[in-house]
Amino acid sequence: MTTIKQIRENSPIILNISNMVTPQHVADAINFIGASPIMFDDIKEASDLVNISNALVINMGSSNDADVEKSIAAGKYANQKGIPVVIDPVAIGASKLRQNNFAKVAKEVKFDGVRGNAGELAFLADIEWNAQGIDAGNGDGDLHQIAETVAKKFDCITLLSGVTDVISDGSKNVEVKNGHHYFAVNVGCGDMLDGILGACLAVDNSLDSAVLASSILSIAGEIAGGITDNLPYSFISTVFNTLYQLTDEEITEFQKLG
Ligand SMILES: Nc1ncnc2c1ncn2[C@@H]1O[C@H](COP(=O)(O)OP(=O)(O)O)[C@@H](O)[C@H]1O
Ligand SMILES: Cc1ncsc1CCOP(=O)(O)O
Ligand SMILES: [Mg+2]
Repeated sequence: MTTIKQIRENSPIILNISNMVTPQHVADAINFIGASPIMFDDIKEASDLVNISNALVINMGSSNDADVEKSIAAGKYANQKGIPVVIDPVAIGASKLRQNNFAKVAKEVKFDGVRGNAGELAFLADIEWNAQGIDAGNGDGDLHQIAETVAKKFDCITLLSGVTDVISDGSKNVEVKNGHHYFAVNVGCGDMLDGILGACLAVDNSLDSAVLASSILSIAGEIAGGITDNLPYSFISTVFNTLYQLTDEEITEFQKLG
């Protein structure tokens, strides 16, 4: 069983190809749980940076041609080195460009983890859903079927986030029922989860580690929600403080699996 203590002991380096909106949130989330984030812009660095890293996280939230090239270069080095690659197909249903960019990366790079909300993963699963830009939107598709289909399609672990997170390796599904409604109000929480997933898979590339990633953020939110003034901006700063202090004992105490 992977633990947050292992993350702090190993302090894995998580290499990120970020979107233009949330890199600070992502770097903080990774650092506050005890891993070590690094972001980069220039493709010429890809090989050196993969060489020092323990996982690669690709967020496609504002992806352009240069990002796609960078993602393919870093992703191929990561595959060769054998470190986990996590991808987030942010708002993939919203434009043809996002769909083409994702397809270009998926053609060249093997993913270990795909992390997205129900709208994004339903698109990849080819299941009907009304996504709402970067947000999950509404649909009546079966979340287990969506997570499972994407896991099988890319032969990877999927982490479908929402009120309940569903984690799947294509044959086994686990639900994490923790969380807080203010996650949905703050922009960047899904991206933070991408980084946390990278850190957990870096320690151990397994379904259990993805369940830990989901639990870490959802439980930090549940604890934070209990100790703030019940306003969304203070909630998110308390989430960061809680991530810094979160223990495996608290995870065991709060975790609601299904
Ligand atoms: N309404 C909600 N209630 C509880 N937890 C939520 C809710 N919405 C999102 N979360 C949590 O917020 C985090 C980010 O997920 P999500 O908002 O689905 O990602 P994204 O920002 O990519 O849409 C996850 O840990 C998820 O469990
Ligand atoms: C607003 C926005 N636009 C492009 S990426 C992005 C951030 C998405 O972050 P998250 O999906 O984690 O809320
Ligand atoms: Mg998102």
